Amino acid sequence: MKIAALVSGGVDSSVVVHQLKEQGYDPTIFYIRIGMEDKDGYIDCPAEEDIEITSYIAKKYGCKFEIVSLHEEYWENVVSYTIEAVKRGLTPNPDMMCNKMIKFGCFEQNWGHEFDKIATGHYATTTELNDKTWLSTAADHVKDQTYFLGQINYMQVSKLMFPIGHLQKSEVRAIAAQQGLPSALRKDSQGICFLGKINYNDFIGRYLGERPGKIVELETGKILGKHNGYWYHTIGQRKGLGLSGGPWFVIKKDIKRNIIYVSNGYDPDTQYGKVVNLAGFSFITEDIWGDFEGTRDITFKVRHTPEFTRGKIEKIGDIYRIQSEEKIQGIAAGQFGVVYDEESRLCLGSGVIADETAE
Ligand SMILES: Nc1ncnc2c1ncn2[C@@H]1O[C@H](COP(=O)(O)OP(=O)(O)OP(=O)(O)O)[C@@H](O)[C@H]1O
Repeated sequence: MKIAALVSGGVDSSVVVHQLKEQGYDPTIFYIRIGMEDKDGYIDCPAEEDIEITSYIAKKYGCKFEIVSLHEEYWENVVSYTIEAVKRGLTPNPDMMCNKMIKFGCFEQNWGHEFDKIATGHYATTTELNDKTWLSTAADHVKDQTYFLGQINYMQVSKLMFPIGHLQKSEVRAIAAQQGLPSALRKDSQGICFLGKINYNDFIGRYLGERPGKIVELETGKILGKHNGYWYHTIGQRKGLGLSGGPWFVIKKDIKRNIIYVSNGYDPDTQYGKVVNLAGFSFITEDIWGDFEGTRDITFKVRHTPEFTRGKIEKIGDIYRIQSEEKIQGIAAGQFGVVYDEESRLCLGSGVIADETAE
């Protein structure tokens, strides 16, 4: 079997190579350049150290190694999506878009199609059920990364391999240490790769500039201060509002009037909700419900968290509506809602949290 292993130089994907070799495979290693260092030299993804480590891993295990570039594709698919979403007042998820469009999209079209499988260091597993492949959760429920994979399609999931998905993170680190891999002690990456070392606000500022507006207390309508543009603020955000007498939380944004609404207190009720409307829902493997009346029991996530929340899902026209059992904090339009079966074992699919304020 021909396997392409996507290796970033981090501990997880380094151990992927070890695991594959142990299983008797001879993967070709690919490092993808996806930072933005060629755009005016502004956004700098720290690629060189990663490449050095990946190259060391390739040598150690005697694997073919290719460095490929998807800079432009990354810009067109992920960065522009991020800027567009933020401009519309939404909360984007660049990492999910990167998996769907870059790692398993453009990579497949350019190089992956020559291989039988693509292996990554994601904490996830696949399950064969009813002659089909299903994305399923990792043995390490805290590290589980299926949330970030919730947008992939059937073609993609049936080609993927997650050689460390059945291990705990501590076991992965132990293997790396035992094998003397240089990545053993590296810190986990923090996502949003293209930002590299630059500050998120600088990045947004560069593309969207400033548009000063009011910060208003939701409950009283009192003007509390000024912000530099609604795109600098996200629902659920607590830090960086520059208001005294806090904590303050961003609860709502009025894009048309450029107003940020905030609530005060350590745990204001206004930051919670129980209903999540998902638009453009797509199933990864298959639509297991079809058109249905009433509700189905599920678990779900509205962001990458260790916990799965229980809820019921119903279909209302094109919208899938989740009624959560527990109140959930910071339901932000634009983020993805990822839906799992009742046991939080199979990842079924995802949709975008709808903007309730849009007309
Ligand atoms: N630049 C890259 N080139 C090739 N593959 C990559 C790259 N970045 C990430 N990947 C792949 O995607 C997986 C998940 O990426 P993520 O950014 O979540 O890294 P991570 O969880 O810190 O894993 P790692 O420790 O391998 O970096 C990685 O394990 C690797 O297989």
